[in-house]
Amino acid sequence: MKKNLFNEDLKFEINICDEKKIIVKEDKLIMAGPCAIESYEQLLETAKFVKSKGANILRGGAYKPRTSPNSFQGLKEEGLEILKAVKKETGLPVITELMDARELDKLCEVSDIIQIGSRNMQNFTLLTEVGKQNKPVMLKRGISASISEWIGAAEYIAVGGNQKIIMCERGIRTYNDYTRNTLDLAAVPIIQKETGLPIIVDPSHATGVRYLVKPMSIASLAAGADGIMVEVHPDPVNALSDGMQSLHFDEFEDLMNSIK
Ligand SMILES: O=C[C@H](O)[C@H](O)COP(=O)(O)O
Ligand SMILES: C=C(OP(=O)(O)O)C(=O)O
Repeated sequence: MKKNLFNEDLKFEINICDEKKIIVKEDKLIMAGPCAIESYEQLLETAKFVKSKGANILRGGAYKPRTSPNSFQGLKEEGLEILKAVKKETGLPVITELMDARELDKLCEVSDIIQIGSRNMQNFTLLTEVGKQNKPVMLKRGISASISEWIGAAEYIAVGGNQKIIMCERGIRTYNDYTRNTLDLAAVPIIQKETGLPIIVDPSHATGVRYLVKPMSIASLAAGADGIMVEVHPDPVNALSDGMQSLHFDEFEDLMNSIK
């Protein structure tokens, strides 16, 4: 018996600029792109490539939550402009992270899905604001969040009227020292059973290690995930963030071939 706000198998559409709509729950969501938007050329090259291999949503951070204030913080508004231009050029719908409610209007003009990152999973003010929008929200699991806390965060969005929520399992912190986080795959069927919400997996942040992204993507889809979010970069070694977990183009192609 569910003890939360969600009682149906939630299905909704994501508008694509110039192509067919994605029906969330029917189509597999393949979100791919760089961790951070670094330049128009970098994003366009990546977008064209991932689209040609079957990605249906482009990811890219304009506002970056970083552990250190000395790390690259994202191109911010300029990043949103680049995202808008690349979306127009490629026809791919886009997802980007909202870190501050003051950026909501600007971000909503461009982004087809609002990403709430793990660090803000329990930022209740932010959750309440996105709950007032008529736009899909992807809610990443907090770094140390229990499943109950994560569902509670989703309810904060839903009580405002927005039930277009995609959950994203991105690994949680444990004592394991071989991966950046520990991928909790049981969360996939649990979220589906308890909420009926779609759930995707981010194997890039869950592992932090490039060679683990493919096996964990396959495992996520085998566990029933509604999609994956994968970081891809034209030159991961020189990426301004998360290079170690970003796939080279040929690795993304190999991954897509293996999940077809
Ligand atoms: O995807 C992005 C995050 O901004 C990134 O993983 C943060 O990494 P950091 O905490 O090492 O800066
Ligand atoms: C910051 C990100 O991930 P997370 O919130 O899972 O750390 C991201 O996907 O850009």
